[in-house]
Amino acid sequence: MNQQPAIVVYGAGSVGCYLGGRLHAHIAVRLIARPRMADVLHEHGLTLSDLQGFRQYIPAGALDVQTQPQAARAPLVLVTVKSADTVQAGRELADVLPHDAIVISFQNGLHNADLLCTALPGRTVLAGMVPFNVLQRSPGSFHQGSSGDLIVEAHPALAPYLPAFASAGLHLQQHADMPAIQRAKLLFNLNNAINALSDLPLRQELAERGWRRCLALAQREALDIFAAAHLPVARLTPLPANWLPHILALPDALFARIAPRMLAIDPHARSSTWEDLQAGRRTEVDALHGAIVELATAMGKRAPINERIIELIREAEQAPVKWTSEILLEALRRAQSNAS
Ligand SMILES: NC(=O)C1=CN([C@@H]2O[C@H](COP(=O)(O)OP(=O)(O)OC[C@H]3O[C@@H](n4cnc5c(N)ncnc54)[C@H](OP(=O)(O)O)[C@@H]3O)[C@@H](O)[C@H]2O)C=CC1
Ligand SMILES: CC(C)(CO)C(=O)C(=O)O
Repeated sequence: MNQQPAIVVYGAGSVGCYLGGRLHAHIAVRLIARPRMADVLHEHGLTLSDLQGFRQYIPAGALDVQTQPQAARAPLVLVTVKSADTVQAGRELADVLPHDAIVISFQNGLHNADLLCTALPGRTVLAGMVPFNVLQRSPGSFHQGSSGDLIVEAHPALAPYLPAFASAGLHLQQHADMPAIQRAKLLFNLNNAINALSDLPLRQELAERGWRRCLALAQREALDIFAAAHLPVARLTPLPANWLPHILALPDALFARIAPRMLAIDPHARSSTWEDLQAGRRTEVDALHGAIVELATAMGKRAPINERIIELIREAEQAPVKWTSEILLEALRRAQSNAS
Protein backbone atom coordinates (compact mmCIF):
# COMPACT_ATOMS: atom_id res chain seq x y z
CA MET A 1 0.00 0.00 0.00
CA ASN A 2 1.53 3.35 -1.05
CA GLN A 3 1.65 6.12 1.55
CA GLN A 4 -0.11 9.42 0.81
CA PRO A 5 2.16 11.44 -1.48
CA ALA A 6 3.61 14.78 -0.37
CA ILE A 7 4.38 15.57 -4.01
CA VAL A 8 2.54 14.47 -7.13
CA VAL A 9 4.15 14.78 -10.54
CA TYR A 10 1.35 15.28 -13.06
CA GLY A 11 2.52 14.10 -16.49
CA ALA A 12 5.25 11.51 -16.13
CA GLY A 13 7.36 12.00 -19.26
CA SER A 14 10.98 13.12 -19.59
CA VAL A 15 10.93 16.02 -17.11
CA GLY A 16 8.30 14.49 -14.81
CA CYS A 17 10.03 11.12 -14.43
CA TYR A 18 13.39 12.81 -13.91
CA LEU A 19 12.19 15.27 -11.24
CA GLY A 20 10.00 12.67 -9.55
CA GLY A 21 12.78 10.08 -9.64
CA ARG A 22 15.34 12.44 -8.11
CA LEU A 23 12.92 13.38 -5.33
CA HIS A 24 11.86 9.78 -4.67
CA ALA A 25 14.45 8.96 -2.00
CA HIS A 26 13.78 12.19 -0.09
CA ILE A 27 10.00 12.66 0.04
CA ALA A 28 6.89 10.59 -0.81
CA VAL A 29 6.34 11.13 -4.56
CA ARG A 30 3.60 9.81 -6.81
CA LEU A 31 3.82 9.91 -10.60
CA ILE A 32 0.62 10.37 -12.59
CA ALA A 33 1.29 8.82 -15.97
CA ARG A 34 -0.57 7.85 -19.09
CA PRO A 35 -1.08 4.06 -19.24
CA ARG A 36 1.70 3.72 -21.87
CA MET A 37 4.34 5.28 -19.59
CA ALA A 38 2.93 3.48 -16.53
CA ASP A 39 3.49 0.17 -18.38
CA VAL A 40 7.08 1.19 -19.22
CA LEU A 41 7.80 2.09 -15.58
CA HIS A 42 6.18 -1.12 -14.29
CA GLU A 43 8.30 -3.17 -16.70
CA HIS A 44 11.65 -1.36 -16.49
CA GLY A 45 11.58 0.66 -13.26
CA LEU A 46 13.17 4.12 -13.43
CA THR A 47 16.81 4.80 -14.24
CA LEU A 48 18.20 8.31 -13.84
CA SER A 49 21.56 9.70 -14.84
CA ASP A 50 23.22 13.04 -15.42
CA LEU A 51 26.22 14.63 -17.10
CA GLN A 52 28.25 14.61 -13.87
CA GLY A 53 28.06 10.81 -13.53
CA PHE A 54 25.08 10.57 -11.17
CA ARG A 55 23.19 7.28 -11.68
CA GLN A 56 20.27 5.81 -9.81
CA TYR A 57 17.97 2.86 -10.43
CA ILE A 58 14.55 2.70 -8.75
CA PRO A 59 12.93 -0.71 -9.16
CA ALA A 60 9.32 -0.77 -10.36
CA GLY A 61 8.10 -2.09 -6.99
CA ALA A 62 9.46 0.99 -5.19
CA LEU A 63 7.68 3.46 -7.49
CA ASP A 64 4.24 4.93 -6.87
CA VAL A 65 2.81 5.26 -10.39
CA GLN A 66 -0.89 5.88 -10.96
CA THR A 67 -2.92 6.60 -14.08
CA GLN A 68 -6.11 8.07 -12.59
CA PRO A 69 -6.37 11.85 -12.04
CA GLN A 70 -8.17 11.09 -8.73
CA ALA A 71 -4.82 9.83 -7.39
CA ALA A 72 -3.31 13.31 -7.80
CA ARG A 73 -4.52 14.60 -4.42
CA ALA A 74 -1.40 16.03 -2.75
CA PRO A 75 -0.29 19.27 -1.09
CA LEU A 76 2.26 19.97 -3.86
CA VAL A 77 1.77 19.10 -7.54
CA LEU A 78 4.43 19.54 -10.20
CA VAL A 79 2.78 19.84 -13.63
CA THR A 80 5.02 18.47 -16.37
CA VAL A 81 2.67 17.84 -19.29
CA LYS A 82 3.39 19.44 -22.66
CA SER A 83 1.73 22.83 -23.24
CA ALA A 84 -1.09 21.45 -25.43
CA ASP A 85 -2.19 19.26 -22.49
CA THR A 86 -2.16 21.98 -19.81
CA VAL A 87 -5.83 22.92 -19.96
CA GLN A 88 -6.94 19.30 -19.69
CA ALA A 89 -4.50 18.64 -16.84
CA GLY A 90 -5.88 21.72 -15.05
CA ARG A 91 -9.47 20.49 -15.45
CA GLU A 92 -8.54 17.05 -14.12
CA LEU A 93 -6.70 18.55 -11.14
CA ALA A 94 -9.58 20.94 -10.34
CA ASP A 95 -11.73 18.01 -9.26
CA VAL A 96 -9.17 16.50 -6.90
CA LEU A 97 -6.84 19.12 -5.43
CA PRO A 98 -7.50 20.53 -1.97
CA HIS A 99 -7.93 24.30 -1.82
CA ASP A 100 -4.63 24.80 -0.04
CA ALA A 101 -2.66 22.84 -2.68
CA ILE A 102 0.38 24.39 -4.34
CA VAL A 103 0.89 23.73 -8.04
CA ILE A 104 4.15 24.41 -9.88
CA SER A 105 4.17 24.48 -13.67
CA PHE A 106 7.57 23.10 -14.68
CA GLN A 107 6.82 23.71 -18.35
CA ASN A 108 8.28 25.81 -21.15
CA GLY A 109 6.37 28.67 -22.74
CA LEU A 110 4.94 31.86 -21.24
CA HIS A 111 1.35 31.01 -20.38
CA ASN A 112 1.08 27.56 -18.78
CA ALA A 113 0.97 28.79 -15.17
CA ASP A 114 -1.78 31.30 -16.11
CA LEU A 115 -3.80 28.53 -17.77
CA LEU A 116 -3.47 26.38 -14.64
CA CYS A 117 -4.37 29.35 -12.44
CA THR A 118 -7.62 29.83 -14.38
CA ALA A 119 -8.43 26.11 -14.18
CA LEU A 120 -7.61 25.90 -10.46
CA PRO A 121 -9.29 28.81 -8.70
CA GLY A 122 -8.21 29.28 -5.09
CA ARG A 123 -5.07 27.14 -5.37
CA THR A 124 -1.58 28.63 -5.31
CA VAL A 125 -0.19 28.20 -8.84
CA LEU A 126 3.49 29.08 -9.32
CA ALA A 127 5.46 29.35 -12.54
CA GLY A 128 8.60 27.21 -12.66
CA MET A 129 11.47 26.79 -15.09
CA VAL A 130 13.57 23.74 -15.93
CA PRO A 131 16.85 24.94 -17.47
CA PHE A 132 18.30 21.55 -18.33
CA ASN A 133 17.62 18.96 -20.98
CA VAL A 134 16.15 15.56 -20.15
CA LEU A 135 15.98 12.80 -22.74
CA GLN A 136 14.48 9.34 -22.45
CA ARG A 137 17.41 7.28 -23.73
CA SER A 138 15.69 3.92 -23.53
CA PRO A 139 12.39 2.83 -21.94
CA GLY A 140 12.34 4.07 -18.34
CA SER A 141 15.84 5.59 -18.54
CA PHE A 142 16.06 9.40 -18.28
CA HIS A 143 19.27 11.36 -18.71
CA GLN A 144 19.88 14.99 -17.71
CA GLY A 145 22.03 16.21 -20.58
CA SER A 146 22.85 19.77 -19.48
CA SER A 147 22.94 21.68 -16.22
CA GLY A 148 21.39 24.55 -14.27
CA ASP A 149 19.17 25.18 -11.25
CA LEU A 150 15.39 24.91 -11.28
CA ILE A 151 13.75 28.30 -10.83
CA VAL A 152 10.34 28.88 -9.25
CA GLU A 153 8.22 31.88 -8.36
CA ALA A 154 9.12 32.87 -4.80
CA HIS A 155 6.48 31.82 -2.27
CA PRO A 156 6.60 31.15 1.49
CA ALA A 157 4.49 27.98 1.10
CA LEU A 158 7.45 26.31 -0.63
CA ALA A 159 9.53 26.29 2.58
CA PRO A 160 8.59 22.75 3.77
CA TYR A 161 9.70 21.25 0.44
CA LEU A 162 13.04 22.99 0.04
CA PRO A 163 15.05 20.42 2.06
CA ALA A 164 13.76 17.52 -0.09
CA PHE A 165 14.65 19.33 -3.33
CA ALA A 166 18.09 20.24 -1.96
CA SER A 167 18.88 16.69 -0.81
CA ALA A 168 17.71 15.40 -4.20
CA GLY A 169 20.34 17.63 -5.84
CA LEU A 170 17.59 19.76 -7.42
CA HIS A 171 18.43 23.27 -6.34
CA LEU A 172 15.29 25.32 -6.36
CA GLN A 173 16.07 29.01 -6.85
CA GLN A 174 13.19 31.29 -5.93
CA HIS A 175 12.66 34.35 -8.13
CA ALA A 176 10.31 37.32 -7.88
CA ASP A 177 9.92 38.01 -11.63
CA MET A 178 9.11 34.70 -13.30
CA PRO A 179 7.70 36.24 -16.51
CA ALA A 180 11.17 37.73 -17.18
CA ILE A 181 12.75 34.31 -16.49
CA GLN A 182 10.26 32.59 -18.78
CA ARG A 183 10.99 35.06 -21.59
CA ALA A 184 14.71 34.39 -21.16
CA LYS A 185 14.10 30.62 -21.28
CA LEU A 186 11.89 31.06 -24.34
CA LEU A 187 14.87 32.55 -26.20
CA PHE A 188 16.67 29.21 -25.69
CA ASN A 189 13.56 27.25 -26.58
CA LEU A 190 13.46 29.00 -29.96
CA ASN A 191 16.23 26.52 -30.72
CA ASN A 192 13.92 23.55 -30.04
CA ALA A 193 12.36 23.69 -33.51
CA ILE A 194 15.66 24.43 -35.24
CA ASN A 195 17.21 21.45 -33.46
CA ALA A 196 14.29 19.27 -34.59
CA LEU A 197 14.59 20.48 -38.21
CA SER A 198 18.35 19.81 -38.16
CA ASP A 199 17.80 16.24 -36.91
CA LEU A 200 21.15 16.60 -35.11
CA PRO A 201 22.08 16.27 -31.43
CA LEU A 202 21.94 19.69 -29.73
CA ARG A 203 25.68 19.94 -29.21
CA GLN A 204 26.50 19.18 -32.84
CA GLU A 205 23.82 21.58 -34.06
CA LEU A 206 24.90 24.45 -31.79
CA ALA A 207 28.54 23.92 -32.70
CA GLU A 208 27.72 24.83 -36.32
CA ARG A 209 27.44 28.51 -37.15
CA GLY A 210 24.77 28.07 -39.84
CA TRP A 211 22.27 26.66 -37.32
CA ARG A 212 23.25 29.27 -34.74
CA ARG A 213 22.54 32.01 -37.31
CA CYS A 214 19.04 30.61 -37.78
CA LEU A 215 18.56 30.72 -34.00
CA ALA A 216 20.05 34.22 -33.85
CA LEU A 217 17.44 35.46 -36.37
CA ALA A 218 14.58 34.00 -34.32
CA GLN A 219 16.01 35.38 -31.07
CA ARG A 220 16.68 38.86 -32.51
CA GLU A 221 13.07 39.05 -33.65
CA ALA A 222 11.83 37.88 -30.22
CA LEU A 223 14.05 40.35 -28.37
CA ASP A 224 12.80 43.22 -30.58
CA ILE A 225 9.19 42.25 -29.88
CA PHE A 226 9.82 42.02 -26.12
CA ALA A 227 11.54 45.43 -26.21
CA ALA A 228 8.67 46.99 -28.18
CA ALA A 229 6.24 45.61 -25.59
CA HIS A 230 8.47 46.90 -22.72
CA LEU A 231 8.76 43.35 -21.36
CA PRO A 232 12.05 42.69 -19.54
CA VAL A 233 14.09 39.56 -20.20
CA ALA A 234 16.07 38.09 -17.30
CA ARG A 235 19.73 37.23 -17.59
CA LEU A 236 20.26 33.45 -17.46
CA THR A 237 23.80 33.52 -18.85
CA PRO A 238 26.95 35.45 -17.87
CA LEU A 239 26.12 37.87 -20.72
CA PRO A 240 22.85 39.84 -21.07
CA ALA A 241 20.09 38.25 -23.18
CA ASN A 242 20.42 41.04 -25.77
CA TRP A 243 23.91 39.88 -26.66
CA LEU A 244 22.87 36.32 -27.45
CA PRO A 245 22.13 36.80 -31.19
CA HIS A 246 25.55 38.47 -31.68
CA ILE A 247 27.36 35.70 -29.84
CA LEU A 248 25.51 32.97 -31.73
CA ALA A 249 26.58 34.49 -35.04
CA LEU A 250 30.30 34.36 -34.18
CA PRO A 251 32.56 31.94 -36.05
CA ASP A 252 32.65 28.45 -34.50
CA ALA A 253 36.01 28.68 -32.72
CA LEU A 254 35.23 32.06 -31.17
CA PHE A 255 31.76 30.94 -30.13
CA ALA A 256 33.20 27.85 -28.42
CA ARG A 257 35.65 30.07 -26.51
CA ILE A 258 33.16 32.78 -25.49
CA ALA A 259 30.11 30.61 -24.75
CA PRO A 260 31.46 27.19 -23.66
CA ARG A 261 28.42 26.67 -21.40
CA MET A 262 26.12 26.61 -24.42
CA LEU A 263 28.06 23.62 -25.73
CA ALA A 264 28.29 21.83 -22.37
CA ILE A 265 25.61 19.38 -23.40
CA ASP A 266 25.54 15.61 -23.54
CA PRO A 267 26.55 14.59 -27.09
CA HIS A 268 23.26 12.67 -27.53
CA ALA A 269 20.88 15.29 -26.09
CA ARG A 270 18.09 16.56 -28.38
CA SER A 271 15.36 19.15 -27.86
CA SER A 272 11.96 18.12 -26.52
CA THR A 273 10.50 19.24 -29.89
CA TRP A 274 12.74 16.69 -31.64
CA GLU A 275 11.41 14.06 -29.21
CA ASP A 276 7.83 15.07 -30.06
CA LEU A 277 8.43 14.74 -33.80
CA GLN A 278 10.06 11.34 -33.33
CA ALA A 279 7.10 10.16 -31.26
CA GLY A 280 4.59 11.53 -33.82
CA ARG A 281 3.19 13.90 -31.15
CA ARG A 282 1.97 17.46 -31.62
CA THR A 283 4.84 19.79 -30.79
CA GLU A 284 4.80 22.84 -28.49
CA VAL A 285 5.63 25.20 -31.36
CA ASP A 286 2.48 27.27 -30.70
CA ALA A 287 3.49 27.84 -27.07
CA LEU A 288 7.07 28.76 -28.05
CA HIS A 289 7.38 30.57 -31.42
CA GLY A 290 3.60 31.13 -31.28
CA ALA A 291 4.01 33.24 -28.14
CA ILE A 292 6.26 35.65 -30.07
CA VAL A 293 3.90 35.82 -33.06
CA GLU A 294 0.94 36.42 -30.74
CA LEU A 295 2.71 39.25 -28.93
CA ALA A 296 3.75 40.84 -32.25
CA THR A 297 0.19 40.60 -33.58
CA ALA A 298 -1.20 42.21 -30.42
CA MET A 299 1.02 45.24 -31.17
CA GLY A 300 0.06 45.34 -34.87
CA LYS A 301 3.47 43.95 -35.84
CA ARG A 302 4.73 40.81 -37.61
CA ALA A 303 7.25 38.16 -36.52
CA PRO A 304 7.97 36.59 -39.94
CA ILE A 305 10.94 34.44 -38.85
CA ASN A 306 9.01 32.81 -36.02
CA GLU A 307 5.91 32.53 -38.24
CA ARG A 308 7.95 30.65 -40.85
CA ILE A 309 9.43 28.30 -38.25
CA ILE A 310 5.89 27.43 -37.09
CA GLU A 311 4.94 26.57 -40.70
CA LEU A 312 8.03 24.39 -41.11
CA ILE A 313 7.32 22.49 -37.89
CA ARG A 314 3.69 21.99 -38.94
CA GLU A 315 5.03 20.41 -42.16
CA ALA A 316 7.49 18.28 -40.18
CA GLU A 317 4.61 17.09 -37.94
CA GLN A 318 3.03 15.65 -41.10
CA ALA A 319 6.17 14.16 -42.66
CA PRO A 320 9.75 13.93 -41.37
CA VAL A 321 12.20 16.39 -42.95
CA LYS A 322 15.92 16.99 -42.59
CA TRP A 323 17.09 20.49 -43.41
CA THR A 324 20.55 21.82 -44.01
CA SER A 325 21.50 24.99 -42.17
CA GLU A 326 22.10 26.85 -45.47
CA ILE A 327 18.62 26.10 -46.81
CA LEU A 328 16.92 26.91 -43.51
CA LEU A 329 18.84 30.19 -43.17
CA GLU A 330 17.84 31.12 -46.71
CA ALA A 331 14.17 30.25 -46.02
CA LEU A 332 14.14 32.39 -42.86
CA ARG A 333 15.85 35.35 -44.55
CA ARG A 334 13.37 35.12 -47.42
CA ALA A 335 10.46 35.15 -44.95
CA GLN A 336 11.97 38.23 -43.31
CA SER A 337 12.49 40.14 -46.55
CA ASN A 338 9.03 39.19 -47.91
CA ALA A 339 7.48 40.70 -44.78
CA SER A 340 9.37 43.99 -44.94
N1 LIG B 1 12.47 17.43 -22.19
C1 LIG B 1 13.23 18.46 -21.85
O1 LIG B 1 14.47 18.44 -21.98
C2 LIG B 1 12.63 19.70 -21.29
C3 LIG B 1 11.27 19.93 -21.33
N2 LIG B 1 10.76 21.07 -20.76
C4 LIG B 1 9.33 21.33 -20.76
O2 LIG B 1 8.72 20.48 -19.79
C5 LIG B 1 7.39 20.13 -20.19
C6 LIG B 1 7.31 18.60 -20.27
O3 LIG B 1 8.20 18.18 -21.30
P1 LIG B 1 8.65 16.67 -21.49
O4 LIG B 1 8.82 16.03 -20.16
O5 LIG B 1 9.74 16.67 -22.47
O6 LIG B 1 7.32 16.08 -22.15
P2 LIG B 1 6.91 14.56 -22.34
O7 LIG B 1 6.00 14.52 -23.51
O8 LIG B 1 8.11 13.69 -22.32
O9 LIG B 1 6.10 14.27 -21.00
C7 LIG B 1 4.80 14.71 -20.74
C8 LIG B 1 4.02 13.48 -20.30
O10 LIG B 1 2.76 13.89 -19.78
C9 LIG B 1 1.80 12.92 -20.21
N3 LIG B 1 0.47 13.52 -20.08
C10 LIG B 1 -0.12 14.45 -20.86
N4 LIG B 1 -1.33 14.76 -20.38
C11 LIG B 1 -1.52 14.00 -19.27
C12 LIG B 1 -2.57 13.86 -18.35
N5 LIG B 1 -3.69 14.59 -18.47
N6 LIG B 1 -2.44 12.97 -17.35
C13 LIG B 1 -1.31 12.23 -17.21
N7 LIG B 1 -0.26 12.32 -18.06
C14 LIG B 1 -0.38 13.20 -19.08
C15 LIG B 1 2.21 12.63 -21.63
O11 LIG B 1 1.63 11.44 -22.09
P3 LIG B 1 1.30 11.29 -23.70
O12 LIG B 1 2.48 11.79 -24.45
O13 LIG B 1 1.05 9.83 -23.83
O14 LIG B 1 0.09 12.15 -23.90
C16 LIG B 1 3.72 12.52 -21.46
O15 LIG B 1 4.10 11.21 -21.07
C17 LIG B 1 7.19 20.81 -21.55
O16 LIG B 1 6.55 22.05 -21.38
C18 LIG B 1 8.62 21.02 -22.06
O17 LIG B 1 8.72 22.08 -22.97
C19 LIG B 1 11.56 21.97 -20.10
C20 LIG B 1 12.91 21.79 -20.06
C21 LIG B 1 13.56 20.66 -20.67
C1 LIG C 1 16.68 22.47 -22.18
C2 LIG C 1 16.10 22.81 -23.53
C3 LIG C 1 16.37 24.28 -23.85
C4 LIG C 1 16.83 22.08 -24.60
O1 LIG C 1 16.77 20.76 -24.40
C5 LIG C 1 14.62 22.58 -23.48
O2 LIG C 1 13.98 23.28 -22.72
C6 LIG C 1 13.83 21.62 -24.29
O3 LIG C 1 14.37 20.73 -24.95
O4 LIG C 1 12.59 21.75 -24.27
